[in-house]
Amino acid sequence: MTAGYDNIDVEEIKKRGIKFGNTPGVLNDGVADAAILLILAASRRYIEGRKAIEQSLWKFELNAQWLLAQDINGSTVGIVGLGGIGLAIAKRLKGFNVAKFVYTGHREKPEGKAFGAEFVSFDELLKISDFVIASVPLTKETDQMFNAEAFAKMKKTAIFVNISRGGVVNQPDLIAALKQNKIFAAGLDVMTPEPLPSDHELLKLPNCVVTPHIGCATEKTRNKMAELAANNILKALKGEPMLTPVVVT
Ligand SMILES: O=C(O)C(=O)CO
Repeated sequence: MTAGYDNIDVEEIKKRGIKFGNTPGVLNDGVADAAILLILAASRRYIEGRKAIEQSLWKFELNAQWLLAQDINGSTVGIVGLGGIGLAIAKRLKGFNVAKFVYTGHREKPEGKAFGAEFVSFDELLKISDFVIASVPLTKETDQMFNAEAFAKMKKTAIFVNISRGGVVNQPDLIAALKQNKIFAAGLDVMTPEPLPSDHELLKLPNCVVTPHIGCATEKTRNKMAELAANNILKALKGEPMLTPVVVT
């Protein structure tokens, strides 16, 4: 019952002749909704605002610059990995009047073109995007692709959102970028390690919103994932091809 299977030893599964299916697709909407939560909370400085109220520091009448946020409307959104989840996020953001969508990955995609998103290099995406959204699977290629070098290329006002896997980020580099205000904020549903220790540095950053890997944790989504997993098992037991196979034996 998972879309990403970076935690599964696929080679060993193949060696042992085990049939293995995952549950992609059915979680796209749930995860995209969670991405919107992070995008809004990080760009509107939710953590700082909440803390300010708790600490009686609500002071907007004193300073018109206080808690100024970054706009989604008119922005450029960069999606790293325009799969089903990336596209579902882009579709939602269209309703926020984003000015331009760009994406990067292995190759230009017809669905990207149909959506009106421009295919660019990773470097170009980092340079021009106001929102950088990671929705790539964790592979050898994407491992820690968001590192100090990448954060240095991003705008100082950029918001980084990770809805894929903690491993695509070099976390100490992200923490440094957030502390030094090299980027504006981050929203993370995934991190390293999971579960995150309660005293972790990420939780102390005013410009970082963290959710506990709840991307697909909605009633509808989990039911759809369970149904797909069960149907895969039934198919496999009958000796038929799984609906969403990863390892076919
Ligand atoms: O199924 C997965 O891969 C997830 O991470 C859901 O959030």
